[in-house]
Amino acid sequence: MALAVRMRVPCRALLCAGAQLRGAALGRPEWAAGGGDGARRFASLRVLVEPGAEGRVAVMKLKNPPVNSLSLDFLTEFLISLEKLENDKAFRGVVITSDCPNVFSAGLDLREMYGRNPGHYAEYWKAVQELWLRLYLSNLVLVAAINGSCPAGGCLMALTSDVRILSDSPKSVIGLNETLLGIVAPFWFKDTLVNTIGHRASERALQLGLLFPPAEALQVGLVDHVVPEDQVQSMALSVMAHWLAIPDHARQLTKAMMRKATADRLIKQREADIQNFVSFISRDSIQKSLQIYLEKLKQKKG
Ligand SMILES: CCCCC/C=C\C/C=C\CCC/C=C/C(=O)SCCNC(=O)CCNC(=O)[C@H](O)C(C)(C)COP(=O)(O)OP(=O)(O)OC[C@H]1O[C@@H](n2cnc3c(N)ncnc32)[C@H](O)[C@@H]1OP(=O)(O)O
Repeated sequence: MALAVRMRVPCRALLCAGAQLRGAALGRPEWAAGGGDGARRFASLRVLVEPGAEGRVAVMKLKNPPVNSLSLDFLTEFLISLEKLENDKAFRGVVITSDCPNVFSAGLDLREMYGRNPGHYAEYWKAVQELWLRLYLSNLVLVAAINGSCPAGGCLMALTSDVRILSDSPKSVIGLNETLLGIVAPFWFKDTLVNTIGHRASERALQLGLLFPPAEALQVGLVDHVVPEDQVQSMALSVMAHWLAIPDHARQLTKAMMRKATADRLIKQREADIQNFVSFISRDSIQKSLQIYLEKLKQKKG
């Protein structure tokens, strides 16, 4: 039954090609024997996968220090790990969290979008699209345990999950802040936000590039729970148990029904979306904005 409802994104070639091309360099994740309850774990360089509760849940820990920026290599590694979990019938749910202190993910890696050539921008954007499609259409129950700052692409990742738990900390801000960088969230980022918090709240959040602190994120519906920092993972596992009480086939069909139209909008125009990104990001004015933003990040330290 699970096979019958498994959603397929018609773009597996990218992941496979990416895996083949990059696998050796990245240290391909390998399954290894785990706990006696049939749970398994595997390790890759920057995505730690550990068994969670009852061996049916995996915990994916993002470990790309210092801030889990989504570089091309990191994205590829994440996608390989996710594919393994999707294909392993032992797992029904995944908690996604961060192994970097105070940061869930700093979003897309600005160094992949600044000072590179059009071919690189196209390759990078394809991987970003793939990440979104894979997560958004995942058959697994996905719970984001957001234990730190979660801007832009980090927020997009969290938004693809079925449930979001945010740590109650001043550092844990979340939102699509692209306009603050002088760039624009693409339509599928926007659609994902609208599907979560509604049109008017999204319009305001996107135009102002709002990064919501925990109480406001909860109020607007961007996250489902705010808990003390040390309870984020336990809360995620407890919420997961609730979702796993629902028969997979019914939940998966319902998820597909809710999300397919949004995903199809991108699937139908992936190539045009890539060209749009390449021409936008290559503009001198946009490159200048990114340069200024990167300098500000550096100055903040000094
Ligand atoms: C109608 C027309 C439509 C056209 C649309 C078409 C196409 C769309 C075009 C573009 C869409 C792009 C979408 C982009 C999405 C993104 O995700 S952009 C990234 C946004 N991210 C951020 O704004 C976060 C920036 N980072 C921070 O705010 C902080 O780093 C922090 C996450 C709060 C953590 O703070 P802290 O712990 O203090 O760490 P530092 O700031 O000191 O940072 C440590 C080092 O990490 C570097 N860094 C930080 N973020 C990034 C990043 N996103 N990418 C790469 N590098 C990053 C930072 O510079 C430090 O580096 P050094 O140690 O100084 O070398």
